[in-house]
Amino acid sequence: MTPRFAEVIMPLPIEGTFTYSVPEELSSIVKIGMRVVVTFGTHRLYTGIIQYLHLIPPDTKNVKPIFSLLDEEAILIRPQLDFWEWMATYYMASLGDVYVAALPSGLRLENETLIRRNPEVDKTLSFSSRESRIWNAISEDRACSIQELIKRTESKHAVVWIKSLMDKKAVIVSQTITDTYKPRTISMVKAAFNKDNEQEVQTIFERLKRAEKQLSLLITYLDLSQLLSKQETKPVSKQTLLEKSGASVAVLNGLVDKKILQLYDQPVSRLTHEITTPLQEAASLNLFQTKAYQSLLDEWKTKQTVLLHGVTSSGKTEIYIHAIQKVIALGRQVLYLVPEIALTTQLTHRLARVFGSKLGIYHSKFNDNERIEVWKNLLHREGLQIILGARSSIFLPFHDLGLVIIDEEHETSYKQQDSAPRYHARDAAIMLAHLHSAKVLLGTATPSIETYQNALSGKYGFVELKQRYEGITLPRVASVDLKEAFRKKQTAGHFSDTLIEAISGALSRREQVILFHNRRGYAPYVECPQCAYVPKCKYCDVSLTYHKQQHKLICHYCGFSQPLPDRCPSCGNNSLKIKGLGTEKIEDEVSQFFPNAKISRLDLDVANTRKGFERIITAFEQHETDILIGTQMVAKGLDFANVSLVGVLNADVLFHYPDFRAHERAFQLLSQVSGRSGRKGKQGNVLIQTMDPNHAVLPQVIAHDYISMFRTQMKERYEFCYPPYYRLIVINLRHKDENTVHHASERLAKQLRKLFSDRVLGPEIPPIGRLHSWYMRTLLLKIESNRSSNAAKKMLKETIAELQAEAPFQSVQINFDVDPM
Ligand SMILES: Nc1ncnc2c1ncn2[C@@H]1O[C@H](COP(=O)(O)OP(=O)(O)OP(=O)(O)O)[C@@H](O)[C@H]1O
Ligand SMILES: [Zn+2]
Repeated sequence: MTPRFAEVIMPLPIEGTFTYSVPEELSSIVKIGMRVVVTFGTHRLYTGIIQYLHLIPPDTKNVKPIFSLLDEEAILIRPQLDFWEWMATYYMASLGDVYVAALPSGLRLENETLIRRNPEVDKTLSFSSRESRIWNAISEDRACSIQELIKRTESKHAVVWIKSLMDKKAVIVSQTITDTYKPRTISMVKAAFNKDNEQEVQTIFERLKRAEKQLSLLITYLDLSQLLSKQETKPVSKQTLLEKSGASVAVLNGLVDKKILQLYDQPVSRLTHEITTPLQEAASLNLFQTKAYQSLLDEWKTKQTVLLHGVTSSGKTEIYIHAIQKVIALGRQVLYLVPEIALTTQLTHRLARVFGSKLGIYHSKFNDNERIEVWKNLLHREGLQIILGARSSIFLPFHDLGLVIIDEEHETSYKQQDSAPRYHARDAAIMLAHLHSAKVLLGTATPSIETYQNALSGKYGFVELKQRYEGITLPRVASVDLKEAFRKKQTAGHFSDTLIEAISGALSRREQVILFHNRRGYAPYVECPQCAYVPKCKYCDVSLTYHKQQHKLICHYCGFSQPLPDRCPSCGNNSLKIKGLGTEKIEDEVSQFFPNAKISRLDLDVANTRKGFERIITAFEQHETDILIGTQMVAKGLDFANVSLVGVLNADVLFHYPDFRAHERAFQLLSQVSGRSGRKGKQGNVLIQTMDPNHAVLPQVIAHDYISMFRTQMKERYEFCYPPYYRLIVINLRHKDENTVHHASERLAKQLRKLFSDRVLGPEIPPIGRLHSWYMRTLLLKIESNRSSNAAKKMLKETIAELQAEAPFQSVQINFDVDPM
């Protein structure tokens, strides 16, 4: 079939795909999954993606043609496009939203499409004056972006004339992967003389007689390269040569100038993580692990998805490794998801030891080039078989997934919160596995309520592992009553004497300590002691957080920052008081109490780069630091051998979270952070400071009693109509004018109640009622789990379309959060 039309996905938050005609000259090469340049709206150019090709003319008369193809081959494959469609439908987002979330930005340079002169342009062509203006604006030797051309010609309609130049084949539109993607190279050294010509070699040595340093460098080179021996010549990098010879760059350049040595660039892959040691066998499993592994394989015979509920440090990772080996031996692929980038550091080492270059890493702290390299490798099946990554790796071009591992499946950071599609990577990955007929392994010590329920009901397979690997008892957990400690004056700063003593004890035995507090910055807010004024963000309804190092007040929602004012802006009082507690302040206090201890901090502020994480984690691993202070980043999955004490500074922050999951999350977080203690050698200790020692979750954490937490929670969820009994959909409305959003939300609630009656809650002003200068309202829709949510979603969309057909509400922005966390 010669396709005549293409359905194109645009990188825009608009429903559906758009039909373009396929020009004749492209019809034989165009393929599904290729990127194309198309115009949309008033002459803007975009990079679209072909979802499918067909012969059916659309209803509209003027179908626009595809301008050009950006790829010689598809960059997306069928399972991905199916996955996109599922995601858009389920999470009530547009295909364009999914497209934007899925592709590394290097592959979607909308409006940065590059134009260059065609070097083979027909010299006899004549241009109109407008075309000439564009032509002249394009640099002779360099491609330039459409934005640049619009600026240079000062013409908004530049695109039209670019198009006519394209028709005349005077310019080329390009944006292939290789255009934006630059391979990494290293500088290599080779001989510039003929090694087989003895005479020539002789002369060179003569010439260098008085250039001692150059001679010695040349000899080092000959040695490293084995050039004059009978063996095969080895490649020598510039860096190695300089290191081994101790010579300076100037000496090397001298030899290059004399045309004795020569430099050249060699492309190298960014994917090879340094594998210094030879590959090792996977660790053999102990008795309990072997049993668990066997039941895992058994469960997979009948179930797609299996929950592995194994206590902290039971060796779940080792079981994953065995499962991975089995799958890759069949030639299939594995996706290993972790909730937090911090976790990839340790895991990369553990996995690379066994899997070497079959392992690829993928997450948002990798730059675009590195991500594109992983993408291409998978697309062309160039050798990667296992991807370890954060949530965005579900979008990679897998050809044949055999297994998806979701580590710490309970983690809420699997949920994409900020922008559409608001997907849950665990749930989406289960769907992805389904499309590939792959098995799924959900691993955790503290399952989410939903997952545990699915395991109990038989929807998922279920495997338990109750012993720590070395048979060490789970840590002793105790709570410390802060209120009482303050009353009895048994505190220093934010530390109870009990915690301080425990820390000194651990340090004196040369053991390490983790201190956990779920708030970064120095102090959550500052307040005027005279008038109680609290500085707030200009754009959001939140108080600003004080960061001491930068001496600034920062909004954790939009990043707005301002210097700490000298006096109260409201009453003029000449000091503002710092209130509450953040990780930075804890670090301050700890270093006062333990001046000899080496302390480091792991939170978003210090660890916002890949190297940042690695440095801090490795230093702690190697016991270069004694005390690690951190937010929830330290709570999950990290494996340190020498930690004997975990201190929780203030558990109340977790208890008073305004959310139906607060209790579940507090249990998970406290159990997880406790699990970092006493993993090797002997039983560890955990101290949890709280103002509320009678909180119901504490006895459950202390007794490591997951089941009782699960039971109390299920009862509450049932009573108050929450998941897993009900599915939730949050409808967010926002507008720059508060009145408009208020009326729109009231109106929508009324319409929806006609359809869903009391399953609709709200409208409400969310806890942060204004964000980035937008006023917000939310509605909540609860649907019984045993009912079709598809039908409900459809009705919901129709109702909203009706609302937005009314003039005053057209500009209200509405989005959805399906299964909010
Ligand atoms: N079979 C084994 N052979 C050798 N070492 C093992 C084995 N099983 C576990 N270990 C070691 O025990 C420690 C804990 O194992 P692992 O990190 O896999 O536990 P986990 O269950 O994933 O813990 P968490 O839930 O806390 O992340 C690790 O240092 C691991 O190397
Ligand atoms: Zn803000």
